[in-house]
Amino acid sequence: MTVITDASADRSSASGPEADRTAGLDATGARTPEAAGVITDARRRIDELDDRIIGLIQERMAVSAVIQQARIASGGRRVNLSRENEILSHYRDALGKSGTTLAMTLLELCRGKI
Ligand SMILES: C=C(O[C@@H]1C=C(C(=O)O)C=C[C@H]1O)C(=O)O
Repeated sequence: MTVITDASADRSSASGPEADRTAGLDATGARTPEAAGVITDARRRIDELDDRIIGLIQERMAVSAVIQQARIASGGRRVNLSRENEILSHYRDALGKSGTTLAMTLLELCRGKI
């Protein structure tokens, strides 16, 4: 493993890209070229995953809108809390407490604030 060393890494008052460069850091925060390569590749995969997640959220919003419009057109209400509780439980069971928070954000994106 190649370790990037530079005495200037100890200058704690320096900041910014030039300071990072002289400290042997790049945009990944890695201290070695090997680690920088691993991080850059993994970040590319994360960017692709995020694009897919965003696309799925947009698809979810469109499907949810179909349901809401059909219910409202039939004389019903936009929101159905028992269904939302099922969804919150599903996310909590899969992802834990933060899953509930995520599901609440998804529901808000899909049906607005209540
Ligand atoms: C989509 C529906 O309507 C609303 C939106 C929901 C959602 O986006 O998951 C869930 C419940 C409702 O408040 C539904 O009843 O299934």
